[in-house]
Amino acid sequence: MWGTGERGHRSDPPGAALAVRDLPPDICPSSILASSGINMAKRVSVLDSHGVNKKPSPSRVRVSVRLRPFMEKEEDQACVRGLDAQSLEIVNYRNQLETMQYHFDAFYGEKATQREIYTSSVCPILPHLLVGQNASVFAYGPTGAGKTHTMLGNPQQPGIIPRAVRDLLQMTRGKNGTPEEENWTFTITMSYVEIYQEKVMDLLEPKNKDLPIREDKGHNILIPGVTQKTITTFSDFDEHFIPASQNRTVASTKLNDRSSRSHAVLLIKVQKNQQISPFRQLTGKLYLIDLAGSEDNRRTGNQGIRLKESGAINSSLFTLSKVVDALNQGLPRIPYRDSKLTRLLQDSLGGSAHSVMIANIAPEKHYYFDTLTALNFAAKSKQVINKPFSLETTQAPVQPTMKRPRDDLENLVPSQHPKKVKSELTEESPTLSKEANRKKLHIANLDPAVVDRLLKLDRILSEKGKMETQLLSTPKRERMALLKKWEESQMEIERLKEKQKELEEKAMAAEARSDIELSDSIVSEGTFRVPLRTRAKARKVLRVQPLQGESHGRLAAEGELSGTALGLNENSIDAGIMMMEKKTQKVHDGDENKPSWEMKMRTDLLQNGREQILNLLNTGSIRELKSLQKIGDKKAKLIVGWRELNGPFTNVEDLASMEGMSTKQVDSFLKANILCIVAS
Ligand SMILES: Nc1ncnc2c1ncn2[C@@H]1O[C@H](COP(=O)(O)OP(=O)(O)OP(=O)(O)O)[C@@H](O)[C@H]1O
Repeated sequence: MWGTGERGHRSDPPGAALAVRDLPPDICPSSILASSGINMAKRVSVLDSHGVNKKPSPSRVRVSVRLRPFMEKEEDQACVRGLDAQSLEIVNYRNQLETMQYHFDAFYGEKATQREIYTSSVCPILPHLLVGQNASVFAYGPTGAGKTHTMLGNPQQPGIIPRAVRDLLQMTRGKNGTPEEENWTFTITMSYVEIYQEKVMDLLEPKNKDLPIREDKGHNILIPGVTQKTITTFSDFDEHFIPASQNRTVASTKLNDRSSRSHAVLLIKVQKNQQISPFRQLTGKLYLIDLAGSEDNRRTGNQGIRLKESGAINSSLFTLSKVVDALNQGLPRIPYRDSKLTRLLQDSLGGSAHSVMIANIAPEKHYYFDTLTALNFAAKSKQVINKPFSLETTQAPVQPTMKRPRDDLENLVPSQHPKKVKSELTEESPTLSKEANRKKLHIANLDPAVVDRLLKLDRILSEKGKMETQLLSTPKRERMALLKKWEESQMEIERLKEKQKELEEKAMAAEARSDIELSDSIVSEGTFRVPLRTRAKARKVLRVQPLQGESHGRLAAEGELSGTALGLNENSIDAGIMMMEKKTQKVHDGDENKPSWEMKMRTDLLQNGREQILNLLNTGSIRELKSLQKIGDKKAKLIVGWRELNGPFTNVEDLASMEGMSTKQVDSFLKANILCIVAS
């Protein structure tokens, strides 16, 4: 056994205050550290310790080991010591003349500072979040070895969590100003859960107990119903995180005064939205995980509830080790689902994340076997290969969308499924003119607003019974015919625009004339009353709305496709204007919050539709829910999960409190379904 370096000290309870604001910013290296190293322990003679093989491997779990300072008096009884910045050795308990050497991506000795660990092991993975990739950092090790200290720290020595959050906030703030990020905005949200006795508890909202863990089609792991808080400053984070940390289950054991009795998982989501077409959206998730410590209950003296907790902790850590083994052996079945912890870590281990594991170990002799187990586990984890990818979707633009039933506009957007869109939309048609083919070839690059219009047209045609099939899933000939019609309607829109311009000019001329008359009347009557009233009247005629948007969509939806067929002339445009004015009037009567499409509907139809939808939401099976517009397998499952957790929906708008459903999406869901009910 060896002597130690400096003596450690017990510090303030973690989470008391994070005080990271006052620190100088950390310097994040620009790229991930060079990869290296063999994975398993190498048995060497104490007299003959050599270097180790180096083999580069791009996306594996990066493993660092941190040795905490001595906390107890037996300073001369250390069983482990560092060799260099990446290696350490531990006494071989079978033969005191031998040591076992381990090599990792980084080794931090007793004197290593929180800052050092953060800047070299964690900072390099943060930039991946800004390009829609996932990352995770987890602290592993026996109880009392310093996991919470590493992840959370204390006000004097803040750990990885406060430093990473502060830097992410700073990185996204800085980015908005740079020319290449000019048209992007960033949103950062946080969720914080603990896994206590195989139950996922929401630390931000303790009444959310035993939340489900789900996987979406893209293999992203989600916790439906978990609280998400948007944070824009570090104070926002503090405000949510500190009380939530106090909700975490800790208890005093023989080995640690404040032992974590659960795995704590902080999720920071970085969402990057493009403000201009094609409205790309990138989402990167950062998991910061403080695992509960493995416990040898002969030493902890745990009994009763502590023993039960310890059983759950050890069993989930055992599953974690089975998962790592299965990944390393390339087994077809990886037992992620055998524990909540591994299920949650699924996209961090062997999944899509850039992962960093910090194995915390203690130097004291009586930790020997715990240390050995932790080192062997850490060495195994180093062989796990992750496959990082960017999660990118495209948002529909601000206009309300009318999607084709059972289809998702996202699936039509080139950036997400370029191959699919290409094969669907770019075939040459011998039956169309070169010009039409040229236009058609460009559909893959169309603005989502145009795709939206195509879908509207699609719906109008199918509603009118002019065709059986629909635009974006039809055989080639029908598609060509539809595209031709679409082009014709585009030309008609152009003609109508011209007409509109003419009308505006006429109206302006009329207003100019009336202005002259008005000034005459001011002079003659000596009062402003009459002229003001007259002016208001003249303005009314001037409120001509762009035909391409609201009025055209509405008039077309009322049954006519082309401009000629619409029979639009000056009078009908005037009639349209009058109708719009009526509508404006209605808005002023107190319906400001209603979306415009609702105001166009009869109240009884609307009410009836809402009731039907609500009923299905509250009683429908997954299959029945999937019959709703815009509800696929994933959303149907989320709805069932939400129901189980929160009871029945009180109104359709409650859907917005589900993971992945914005108010805008709920509105569009409601609209699609009500229109469908009305049409049926
Ligand atoms: N590097 C360090 N420097 C100074 N003190 C440390 C260090 N690492 C840990 N400690 C102290 O050791 C004690 C135990 O650490 P900590 O609570 O972080 O362990 P843990 O691994 O999280 O334990 P558990 O699994 O039981 O929760 C704490 O008082 C902590 O402040």
